[in-house]
Amino acid sequence: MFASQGSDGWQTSACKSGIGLALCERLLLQDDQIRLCLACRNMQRAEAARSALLSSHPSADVGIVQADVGSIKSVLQAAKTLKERYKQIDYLYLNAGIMPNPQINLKALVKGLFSRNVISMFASGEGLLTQKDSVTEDGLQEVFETNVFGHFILIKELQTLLCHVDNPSQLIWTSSSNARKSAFSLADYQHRQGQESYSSSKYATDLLSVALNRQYNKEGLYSSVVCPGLVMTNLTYGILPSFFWTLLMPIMWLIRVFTNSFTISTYNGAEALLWLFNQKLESLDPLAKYHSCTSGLGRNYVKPLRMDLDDASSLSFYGKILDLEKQIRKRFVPGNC
Ligand SMILES: NC(=O)C1=CN([C@@H]2O[C@H](COP(=O)(O)OP(=O)(O)OC[C@H]3O[C@@H](n4cnc5c(N)ncnc54)[C@H](OP(=O)(O)O)[C@@H]3O)[C@@H](O)[C@H]2O)C=CC1
Ligand SMILES: CC(C)CCC[C@@H](C)[C@H]1CC[C@H]2C3=C(CC[C@]12C)[C@@]1(C)CCC(=O)[C@@H](C)[C@@H]1CC3
Repeated sequence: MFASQGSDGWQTSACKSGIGLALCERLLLQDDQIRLCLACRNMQRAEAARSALLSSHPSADVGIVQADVGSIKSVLQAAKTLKERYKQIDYLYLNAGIMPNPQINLKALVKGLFSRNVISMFASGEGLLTQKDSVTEDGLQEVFETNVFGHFILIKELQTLLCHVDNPSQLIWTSSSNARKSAFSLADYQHRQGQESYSSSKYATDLLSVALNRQYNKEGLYSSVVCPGLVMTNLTYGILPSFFWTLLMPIMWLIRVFTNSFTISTYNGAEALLWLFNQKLESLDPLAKYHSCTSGLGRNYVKPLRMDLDDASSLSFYGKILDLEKQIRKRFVPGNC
């Protein structure tokens, strides 16, 4: 999902369910004069989300655009449409993300329950999940293309709408506390080999955000990463069926007392995304991940935590992703590299 503010008003682009939709609702609750644009792969669902937002905020300006971040062709087309439609984008929320075929490692879960790291295990899901990734029509790993590279190409395509020194814009990546250095390898940054493509892609997001700040702050573009916490959405219903999560709810409320990262509802999960919208860009820490948290008593707040990365590795990854961009552009825009 994407968000921005246009020179002729606020403009946001988001998705049709989950944390993205909750963010749109919260943004409109705060200011229904904001201009939103929802970028979604499925136009029927986009229309449904737009109708839902307009039913509670009839005077809102909510646009939609077709964009599948798992397809370079679709991203290029979406960027073209957006450039025809808007003069400036102020907030771009990069929300779309997938975790295909997740499997729970029950052995690690049981072992973790009796370890000293039980709280951090629940907060990050570290070592508890594996995924089965696939290759897209573009020849890229699906999780990498959807969670990272498709967004990156969109940013590059929208550079003229995003980079304004006098009126800076913001990129907001939906990362995760599941992002893990040990799941990521520079030599295999698409994660072709392993079974933790989600962790790897979210770590790649963190690296990329740091590099984008180094690259674009002087041009008036700032990048931040958030973790919405554990939220009940289609993504988590892919891990366990919704009725199972409902049965687990009393245990989850109990765990929330200890971690504050079980935000559970999409409203709570959107806390850090909304908070970032209201901050002065220059005051943000490029090396922090902003976590949505909910206390045992249900109070929402935002906790910035330093990310487990450094400038050198973020720049090395940036170099790799620029090389990949060149290769892809050669294929999609012959004569342009
Ligand atoms: N739920 C959680 O506990 C957590 C979620 N996150 C992250 O939050 C983000 C939102 O996820 P969440 O709301 O939970 O899950 P949902 O599955 O509800 O939302 C994911 C959104 O991404 C969209 N999407 C997926 N693939 C593509 C694509 N190829 N092109 C365009 N849009 C796409 C989906 O669209 P469609 O409706 O068409 O499928 C959907 O709107 C993700 O990046 C996720 O990794 C991070 C930490 C925790
Ligand atoms: C709550 C229970 C009694 C048992 C549930 C066990 C696991 C299925 C969950 C425990 C921590 C969860 C978790 C995630 C998925 C489900 C768990 C592993 C995420 C990895 C989901 C996606 C994210 O981005 C992370 C922020 C989540 C971290 C916690």
